[in-house]
Amino acid sequence: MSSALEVTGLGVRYRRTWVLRDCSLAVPAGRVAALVGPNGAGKTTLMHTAVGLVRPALGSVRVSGEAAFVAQDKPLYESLTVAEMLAFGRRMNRRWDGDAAAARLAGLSIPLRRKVGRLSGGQQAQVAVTLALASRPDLLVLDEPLANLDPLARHEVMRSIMAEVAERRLTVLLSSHVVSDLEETGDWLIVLNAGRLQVSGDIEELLDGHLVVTGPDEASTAGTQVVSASRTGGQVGMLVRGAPPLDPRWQARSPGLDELVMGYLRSPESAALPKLTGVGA
Ligand SMILES: Nc1ncnc2c1ncn2[C@@H]1O[C@H](COP(=O)(O)OP(=O)(O)OP(=O)(O)O)[C@@H](O)[C@H]1O
Repeated sequence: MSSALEVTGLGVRYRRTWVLRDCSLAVPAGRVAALVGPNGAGKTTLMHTAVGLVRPALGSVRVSGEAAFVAQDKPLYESLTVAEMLAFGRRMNRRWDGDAAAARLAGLSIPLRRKVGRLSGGQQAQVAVTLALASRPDLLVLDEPLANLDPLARHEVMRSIMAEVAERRLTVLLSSHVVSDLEETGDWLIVLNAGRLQVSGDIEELLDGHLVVTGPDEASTAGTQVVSASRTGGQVGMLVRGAPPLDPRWQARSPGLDELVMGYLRSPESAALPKLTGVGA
C-alpha cells in the first residue's frame, strides 16, 4: 500500500522550544485523515511541515505528489471577486483545472462576480477549498476549514470534499476540534498531544481494537491494557486496548470515536501507533 504522506522521526522547534518530537506516521493514499489534539498540540505545525512551510529540525516529511493547503485563516483577498481569485490561482499554479473550479462554484451557487469579502463564511470556505482543489493536488491539507461555520455549512463543505475524494484518488489531511465532524467523513485518525503523536491508524480498526469498560472500584484490571481510567463514586470507567479485563464484574462495550480520542488525550503517555517500516521508524 503506498503512502500519500510519510513522516519519519520528525522534530520541529521554534527557537529553543520543541513543538513536535519524534513523530512518525504514514497515511495511505486515498484516505481522509482526521488530525485532532488540544490547543497548542502542534497540529498546524505538522501541517505546515507537510506542505513545506516549516522546515523540520529533525527527521523528514515526504508527500507523494503535489500538496495543496487551506490555512486556518483562509487567506482570501476580500476586495477581489471570485473570478479574480480564479485568475490569480491560474497564474500561480502549474497544474490548474479552471473549468472544474468554475463548475464546482456554479454547483454551489457562488457567483463569480461577487467580491470575496461579501460572501458568507461558509461560501468563503468553499472558495478556499475550490481554489486548493483546482491545483489538482494529490494531498489536500485543511487546517480547521470548518472553524466559524455553522453545522449546516460544515456539513456542506465536508460533503463536497468527500465528493472529490470519491471521484479521484485524493488524500486529505484535515484538522478539527469537533470530533463529530470527523466521524462522518474521516477514515484515518491521528491524535497529537503536546507535540507527541499518540495515535495513527484506521478508524474502524482502532474502534474494533478498543473497549469502554465500567465496573466497581475494587475490580481487577488483570488481563487488559488500560489506556486511561476515570473514577466517579465507587465506579471506574476505562478505555482499554484489546481484550477486556478478566474480572467478570466489568461491563464492556465498543467506544465512540470521541471516547477513543478523549481516552488517549486524558493519558498522554498512552499510544496506539503501528510499527512503521522504513528508515528511522
Ligand atoms: N511561529 C511560531 N513561533 C513560536 N512558537 C510557535 C510558532 N507557531 C506555533 N508555535 C507554538 O507551537 C506550539 C504548537 O502550535 P500549533 O499552532 O502547531 O498548535 P495547534 O495544535 O495547531 O493549536 P490550535 O488547536 O490552537 O490551533 C504552540 O505552543 C505554539 O505556541
